[in-house]
Amino acid sequence: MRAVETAAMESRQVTGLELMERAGAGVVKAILSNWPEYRGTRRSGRWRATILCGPGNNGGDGYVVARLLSQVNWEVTVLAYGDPARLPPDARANHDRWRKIGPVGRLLGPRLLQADVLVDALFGTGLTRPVDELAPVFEDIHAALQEGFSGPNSPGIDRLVAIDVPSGLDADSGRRLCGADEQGLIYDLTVTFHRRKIGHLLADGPELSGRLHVVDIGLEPWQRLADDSVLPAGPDARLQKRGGHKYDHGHALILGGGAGRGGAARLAARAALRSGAGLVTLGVPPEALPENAARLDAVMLAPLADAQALEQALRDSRLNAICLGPALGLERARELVPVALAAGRATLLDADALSAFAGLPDALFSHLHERAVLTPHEGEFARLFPDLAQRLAAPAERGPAFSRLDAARMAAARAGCTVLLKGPDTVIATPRGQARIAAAVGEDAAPWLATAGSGDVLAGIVTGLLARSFAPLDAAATGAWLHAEAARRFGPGLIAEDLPEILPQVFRRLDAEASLRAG
Ligand SMILES: NC(=O)C1=CN([C@@H]2O[C@H](COP(=O)(O)OP(=O)(O)OC[C@H]3O[C@@H](n4cnc5c(N)ncnc54)[C@H](O)[C@@H]3O)[C@@H](O)[C@H]2O)[C@@H](O)CC1
Ligand SMILES: [K+]
Repeated sequence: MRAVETAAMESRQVTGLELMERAGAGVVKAILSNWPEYRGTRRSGRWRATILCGPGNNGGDGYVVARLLSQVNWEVTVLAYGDPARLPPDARANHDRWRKIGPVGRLLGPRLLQADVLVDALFGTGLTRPVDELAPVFEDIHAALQEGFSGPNSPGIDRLVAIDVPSGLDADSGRRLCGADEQGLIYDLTVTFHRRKIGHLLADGPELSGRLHVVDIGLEPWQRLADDSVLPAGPDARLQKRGGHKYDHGHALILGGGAGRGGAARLAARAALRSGAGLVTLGVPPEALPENAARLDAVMLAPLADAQALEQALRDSRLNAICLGPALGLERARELVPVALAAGRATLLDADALSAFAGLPDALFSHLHERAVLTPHEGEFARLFPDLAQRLAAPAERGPAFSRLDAARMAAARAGCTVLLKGPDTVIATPRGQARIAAAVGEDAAPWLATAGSGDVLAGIVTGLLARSFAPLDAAATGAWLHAEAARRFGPGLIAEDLPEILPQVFRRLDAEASLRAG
């Protein structure tokens, strides 16, 4: 974002002051469109806003909001944190324009928070360290929100709006900076500019920010000059099938474990098939054949006793994607993973295939290659990358704080393959530092995904896409999106078995949207 702004300003086609004006206007528009009642007149008195303005350009946006709200007849109170004389130039200019309209009070010291809307313009992307001094302010905001605001003579606040990010949240990691004082506060609305920041999607960001509104401030022409290596995961046009033989869509091999514990691998296999792999074979120890034969139709079944049998099976070069992990068993995983990786095919490792190497990650890393994908949840991640997990768990003391994205990138570099770190804020990274965020948060939340077997289905979907020749990063990112989209489509009551069965609906909708676009 900063690189995009700099590129825009260096082009001299737009000034920082213009961007700030668009940002402030966007905030006002978002407030008025979110709560249409503010467009009409108040039953008693005028609508009232209190704007808390900080020492940088976030504060500058706040002064613009103050001016624009007062122009539509709001009663506006401005409270500043820091010395306005030391504001950066654009923010200073907007402070000075506001001063011709109204006074600027001091935020520290006695204050009465009394407003329909409180706008937090204290800190945005520039926050680098906690602001302990502001603790009592956030306590007051919390109390005032509990109170609500019922009219000119009552104290309290009705709604809390953040400009760009809730102050105290690190925009790069989504983590509250240690000692950040807004604990317990949840914003009603956060208005950000150009694109969502990483901090809106990861860790504490989604919950704290509340509803997120993105305002276009005209930076798109300069976007390509920015670091574009982090993209949101989403649908991919290649998900649609356009003819071809079943072998043109790949053959996935899912390896399962012993008798009586086959459910996870069967879920993965069905998900791989539903994701469009041409063929899927489940390879299980001979003693598990009867159980699986009774439960499978379109998924093929093969006896696969040991490393030798796997080596033999992989002589068939049409088997182009392998999935190991779901209910594989730790012993079997330790035996089969090196053989599978030695074949050099697209290979996904999940669950037991990761836990089998707890405490001896190098034994795994030495076999990994660029066509492999690891899909750990946080526990599995900690078993393979204990130091990175510790850094994630440590309190965030400074911004930019160590984020899930940093952790995934470092893990991918160390492992030499794509790493997908699961969670509501799934992140995916490659050894070269490319990254995707598949955040099922805020309006895209999929809370019913927190159910047994849902990770096995994800492993199957990604394996299916690998079989369809998606590159590891694309398979992981598109797979994570498909998985969450299926859950959103199904809604409440979802269990893992439902996920593969709802995929056809997701594909049908993508087809329909593509036809619409094609006219
Ligand atoms: N740069 C641009 O072109 C635009 C910036 N905009 C706004 O500008 C914001 C970023 O502005 P700034 O970079 O000035 O940063 P902020 O306004 O977020 O922070 C202000 C300054 O406070 C200092 N600071 C950091 N932590 C502190 C602490 N704990 N205690 C005291 N001071 C601390 C930093 O040095 C920083 O420069 C964005 O979030 C956005 O709201 C918008 O106006 C859109 C355009
Ligand atoms: K803010």
